[in-house]
Amino acid sequence: MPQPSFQTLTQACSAEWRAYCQHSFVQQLADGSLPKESFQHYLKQDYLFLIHFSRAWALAIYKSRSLAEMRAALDSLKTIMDVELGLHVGYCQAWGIAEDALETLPEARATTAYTRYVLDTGLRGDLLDLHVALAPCIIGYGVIAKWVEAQPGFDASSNPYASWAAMYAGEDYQKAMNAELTWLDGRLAHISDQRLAELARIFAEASRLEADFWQMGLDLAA
Ligand SMILES: Cc1ncc(C[n+]2csc(CCO)c2C)c(N)n1
Repeated sequence: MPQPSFQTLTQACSAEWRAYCQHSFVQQLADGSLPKESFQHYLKQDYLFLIHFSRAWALAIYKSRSLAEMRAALDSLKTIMDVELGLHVGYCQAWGIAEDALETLPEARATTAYTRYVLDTGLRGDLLDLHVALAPCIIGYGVIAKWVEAQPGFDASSNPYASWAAMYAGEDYQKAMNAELTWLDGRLAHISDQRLAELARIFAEASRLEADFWQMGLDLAA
């Protein structure tokens, strides 16, 4: 058998991975038919998601076994808190969502489920468990944005969600995603079959919870 890699995880969980990456939210986003209210609901919950995502990177510092790993996790934490959260607030404003509405937002169940699953997986496991729980988020969005832009029904000049896809399909994000892929491939290369099975379960569960996050947007679910 070849060495396990990130691709081994997507192959082991191909149904969950595809259900997430090609969810009807994503398909409607690609052809521009996604209701604006669904996208706004998603954006609001994504603000809460990003806060817990920051906590997950803080946990990654704690779970690190070397200074180099601690510094890498700190860099990710600082990027999310100092850059991405601010950009998200600005993006929400452009979609008519005021900052004070974000601060008093009730957390939807799908947001709670996904973010706490990631944090619990990191708490009970090691740094690799935590990264695998975060992989559908970090790698999935890069894959999804490229998929969206490649759809025959996608028209960047008229699609209201084109800027969302451009952000994750752009060079900066694709570079960050590839760095995470390289990190994961390095860690996965030498693990046992039993460890691979454990990690595949985590990857499948996190992908399923990401798909539920899209569904929450479509359903405007609380
Ligand atoms: C539900 C949900 N899942 C994934 C992302 C994507 N994402 C969140 S933070 C970040 C940067 C990684 O360093 C990326 C790609 C999202 N926004 N919302």
